[in-house]
Amino acid sequence: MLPRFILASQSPARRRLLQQAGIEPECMPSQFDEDSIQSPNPSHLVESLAIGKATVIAQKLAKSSPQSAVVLGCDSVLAINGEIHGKPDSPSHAIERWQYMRGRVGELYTGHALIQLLPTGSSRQLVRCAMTQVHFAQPTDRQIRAYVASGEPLHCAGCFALEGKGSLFIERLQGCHTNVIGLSMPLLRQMLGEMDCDVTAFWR
Ligand SMILES: Nc1nc2c(ncn2[C@@H]2O[C@H](COP(=O)(O)OP(=O)(O)OP(=O)(O)O)[C@@H](O)[C@H]2O)c(=O)[nH]1
Repeated sequence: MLPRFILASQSPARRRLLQQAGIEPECMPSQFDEDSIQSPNPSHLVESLAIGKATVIAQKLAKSSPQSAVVLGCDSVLAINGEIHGKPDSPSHAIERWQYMRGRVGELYTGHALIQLLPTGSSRQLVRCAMTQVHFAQPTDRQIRAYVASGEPLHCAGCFALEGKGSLFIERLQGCHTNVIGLSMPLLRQMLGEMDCDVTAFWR
């Protein structure tokens, strides 16, 4: 019997990363109020938001019959020159963000929270953060306007989609690339291992 893998996220990018790695998650967006947690420390912020999202779903599941399942919550932000950014508020905000980011180096933080529900009704949890340095290219204002007009950056914490048109404007990364997209796959493997779960157990 395959253990259930619950993704407490609406992110299509996170779901795609799991599916491409052979894990078919049950997606249960948490609707967690991300404005309810503020912190000047990006790793603390994303870890707190990630566990907040996972806990909402784990508590819902715990009310039903005991089962074995893992619940994964994530949150990503971009920190650049001491400022923390989530998804852009508007196209004009995205243009401003890119005019500031170009030529600079940012840090993309993703918090990962895993809650393991056991058939005995007990649970255990792990929270980890991964950071990837992002070296931005120097697109022209016209290129920035065209990229924002494509709509792609509007749903992304870093204001770009690494695997999309945004790849044209990222010079290089230092660290895990899937972490930038929203979920560090090697960190997920390590966290499952710490919970005595072999990630291959989720392969159909
Ligand atoms: N496709 C893509 N999405 C990215 C990239 N970088 C960040 N994102 C997305 O930006 C979003 C960051 O916002 P979050 O608040 O962490 O997550 P969310 O989209 O609100 O979804 P929830 O997990 O339900 O809160 C996530 O959906 C990430 O997958 C990228 O390079 N590519």
